[in-house]
Amino acid sequence: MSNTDVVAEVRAGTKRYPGVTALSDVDFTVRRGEVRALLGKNGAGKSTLIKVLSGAEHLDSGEAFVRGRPLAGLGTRDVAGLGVATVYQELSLVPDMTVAENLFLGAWPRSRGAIDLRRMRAEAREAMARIGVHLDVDSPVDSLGSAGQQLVEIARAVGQRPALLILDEPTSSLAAAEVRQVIDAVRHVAEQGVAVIYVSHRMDEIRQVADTATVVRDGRIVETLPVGTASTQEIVTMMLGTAPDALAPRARRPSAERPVLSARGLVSEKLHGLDLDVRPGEILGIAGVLGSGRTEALRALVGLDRPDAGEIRLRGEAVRPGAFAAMLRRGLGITPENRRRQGIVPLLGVDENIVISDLRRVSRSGVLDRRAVRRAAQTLIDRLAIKTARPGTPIGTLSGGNQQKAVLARWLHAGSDVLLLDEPTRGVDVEAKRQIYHQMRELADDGRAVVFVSSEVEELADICDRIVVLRGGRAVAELSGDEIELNRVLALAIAEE
Ligand SMILES: Nc1ncnc2c1ncn2[C@@H]1O[C@H](COP(=O)(O)OP(=O)(O)OP(=O)(O)O)[C@@H](O)[C@H]1O
Repeated sequence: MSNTDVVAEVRAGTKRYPGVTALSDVDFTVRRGEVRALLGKNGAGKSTLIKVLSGAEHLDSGEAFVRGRPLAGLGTRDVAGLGVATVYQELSLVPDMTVAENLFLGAWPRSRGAIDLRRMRAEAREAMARIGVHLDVDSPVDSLGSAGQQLVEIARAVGQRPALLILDEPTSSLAAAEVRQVIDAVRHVAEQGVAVIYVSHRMDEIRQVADTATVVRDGRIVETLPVGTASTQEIVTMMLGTAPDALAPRARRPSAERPVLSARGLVSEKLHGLDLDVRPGEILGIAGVLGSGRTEALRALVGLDRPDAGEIRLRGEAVRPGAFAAMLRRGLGITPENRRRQGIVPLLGVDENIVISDLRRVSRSGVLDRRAVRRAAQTLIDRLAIKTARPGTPIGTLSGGNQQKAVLARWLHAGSDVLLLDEPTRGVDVEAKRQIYHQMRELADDGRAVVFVSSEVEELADICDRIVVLRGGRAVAELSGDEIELNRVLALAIAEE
């Protein structure tokens, strides 16, 4: 391949943040039509590399180029002008605007000065079709769920006709069928000669979508190789620097305890008569395809949403629907699906984000005890191996996976005895995933109830004691112990009504 095929390049790139070297003497090249996977643990430097190539960060030393132009001194707009389109992990759509409005945000098609709605909708349908997806372009994106929203983000980026398309974990919240759509779209885009950089923690998906993979560890490039030439085990070992630990704990028998939390006949826009029992001492998995009501079930259970009908009982007592704060006081903890929007306070320290769930534990006579805060936080930082320069580092500067672990640490600090985890391993690397699974198991062994919502059926099948499958806003099947089998759960989740 000739050098004219090189779309983006970093030469001897180094980038430091206070206390960490995020990129260290990195050489990186990506060419036309190539889909390059970027692999590495949480905090390895993947996002930093992406930010450098999109103009959001600048190297301390070394050089970065896009289509031969040095990026020094250029901002994100200039770099976008050179043909780089980036879809970040955290979505950037305007929730109550429609798909069409979001696709052309700020650049709506106009006729004689006025926004031309007809043209906008027609162009929106065309843009979605370009990535092979059919969505109602008049729906507010808020109503789409994370998969639909992710596809809108991708369509918007592809609509800029980029030379380099950067996707930061585009599928981390999607179920298998939707992942397929994204993969097909990306392959299609690459065939038009676009270079793609694709960050993901899912190895099976990398194998389907990528031609080559670059493994990053501690800010350095370990290796770049064709994906077909190494086994998953070999790649994971490169990522970790050592062979991975033993597998996650296996499923056990279901708990025979009386339910600590139960729902009967919940009805809302997405729930159609949901019954559910959560028992102490078990990990209960909630499986279901996109739109099955997974997230809505969880939100209703903890009181974040108020269902139109139905009953929720906590330790046998009926609770007022929608009373989120009261539920938290009574021992519930939740890690939300969208941690940016609902989970963290970006400017506060990691320590403060952790202890915020129960300040009494770290106060004396009603006054916050700084040393107790540090101590309590440090214990959990160590236990979950959260990678942060200091306990007081603003949590917003941590890598995505480490933020996720800190949200879990918060509920461990609060001593919550019913934990509802919505996609807790989203964006989390293999090692951190295992740590989270082990924590969940410890919590269950400790007599607490853990509810685990995930779009990755594999992980549910691996670690849950019981799995409830949702379809169309109802629990349609329940499996426990030996009945839990990957293919069975998948089949139940996708069965036709
Ligand atoms: N703005 C910032 N200020 C301080 N430190 C930062 C900042 N951004 C990133 N870092 C640090 O740089 C290192 C690399 O982070 P980066 O976000 O590139 O990791 P990553 O590989 O993308 O991880 P993940 O898979 O968790 O998203 C981490 O130690 C992170 O805490």
